[in-house]
Amino acid sequence: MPSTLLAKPNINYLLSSTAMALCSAFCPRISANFRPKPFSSFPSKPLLSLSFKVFSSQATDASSQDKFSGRVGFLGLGIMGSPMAQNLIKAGCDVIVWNRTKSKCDPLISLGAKYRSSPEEVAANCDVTFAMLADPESAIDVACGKNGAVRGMGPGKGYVDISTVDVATSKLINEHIKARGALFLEAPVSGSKKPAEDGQLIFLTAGDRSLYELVSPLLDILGKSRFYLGEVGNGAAMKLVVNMIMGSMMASFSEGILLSKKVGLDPSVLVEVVSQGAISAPMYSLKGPSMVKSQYPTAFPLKHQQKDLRLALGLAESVSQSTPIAAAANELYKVAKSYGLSDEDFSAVIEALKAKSQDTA
Ligand SMILES: NC(=O)C1=CN([C@@H]2O[C@H](COP(=O)(O)OP(=O)(O)OC[C@H]3O[C@@H](n4cnc5c(N)ncnc54)[C@H](OP(=O)(O)O)[C@@H]3O)[C@@H](O)[C@H]2O)C=CC1
Ligand SMILES: O=CC(=O)O
Repeated sequence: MPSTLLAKPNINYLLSSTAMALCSAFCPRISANFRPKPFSSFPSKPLLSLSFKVFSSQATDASSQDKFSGRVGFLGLGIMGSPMAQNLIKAGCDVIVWNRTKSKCDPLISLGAKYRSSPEEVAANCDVTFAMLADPESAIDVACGKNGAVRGMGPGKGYVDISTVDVATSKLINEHIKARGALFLEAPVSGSKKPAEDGQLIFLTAGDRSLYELVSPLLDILGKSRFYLGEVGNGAAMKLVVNMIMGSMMASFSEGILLSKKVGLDPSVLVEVVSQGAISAPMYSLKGPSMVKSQYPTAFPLKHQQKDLRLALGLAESVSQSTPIAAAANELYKVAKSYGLSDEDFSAVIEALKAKSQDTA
């Protein structure tokens, strides 16, 4: 670990008094009325852990927590948003949810969340509102559209957009939030469904530093590390670069699996060999065995990976950076989408290559 990174021990205790102290740190103003919950209702993260949370050099511990009441809004309850909202509720936060498809709110309401019927109403009733939406269009619509969150914002409130969007979208939402006198933080995440469930996401934040510090205790419930990257747009750009690499890696891995099989090798052995060498990656070890069996249980939908490649190519274009590998990968994901694989996991991109081989056989 570079010396500029601070390692923060994740030390918790099973005693309810300490659990209460932890919750009061995360959700300050609700602590006055907070009664310790049974241990089983706290997050599934181990309470006494040998692991360390890593914070970037730019990070500071929350210094102005008492400015917010701890009422948290959550907009967008898809694959990622649902477990994230759930973890906030389980940590004792007072959460208000909204989702376009209302039925996805029901499990969270059962856990204690309140429901409001529009993003505007959520924002109006919360101090901090998180948004986890599919793409730039939905992020703009939910924030700036009719009954959008912006209309419920005002001085003393904060909006944290966790969706993966492009720089222009993030800046646009920032402008609308700022026009209401509120604070804005972009905070896209690296990490998929399981890290979201386990509170092990990596936050790539940028925007209002004071909001970053204020919501850091909440980010620490949801994630294992957080980076503060400066001005709005830097978080979006970092996320797109990371996902551009990821999309190309998956396309290349798919080619390797298929080539190994065609030359008579066992692709399962290839996955094992890769896992032991310098090119090993958790993604390959996690997805490889099911890809070999042509199974693609959705954690990160293929349509979102293609969206991220498209946006990353736009980012590269904006600075005249050549990205031929990512451009080729993007074409492959587009083919996969045309085969109806949009809602499968992005590892299903291998199916596009299988089909291409048949075309040329
Ligand atoms: N899944 C993953 O592994 C990761 C995803 N991400 C990013 O996080 C974001 C969310 O991903 P994920 O949860 O997987 O996606 P999902 O497709 O599961 O969820 C998308 C969410 O956006 C909502 N939505 C879509 N279109 C609209 C619209 N027009 N108006 C209002 N709401 C809308 C959906 O509502 P409804 O339920 O009504 O459809 C749903 O709540 C994306 O930007 C993705 O790229 C980032 C890291 C990992
Ligand atoms: O955006 C997807 C991820 O796994 O990170």
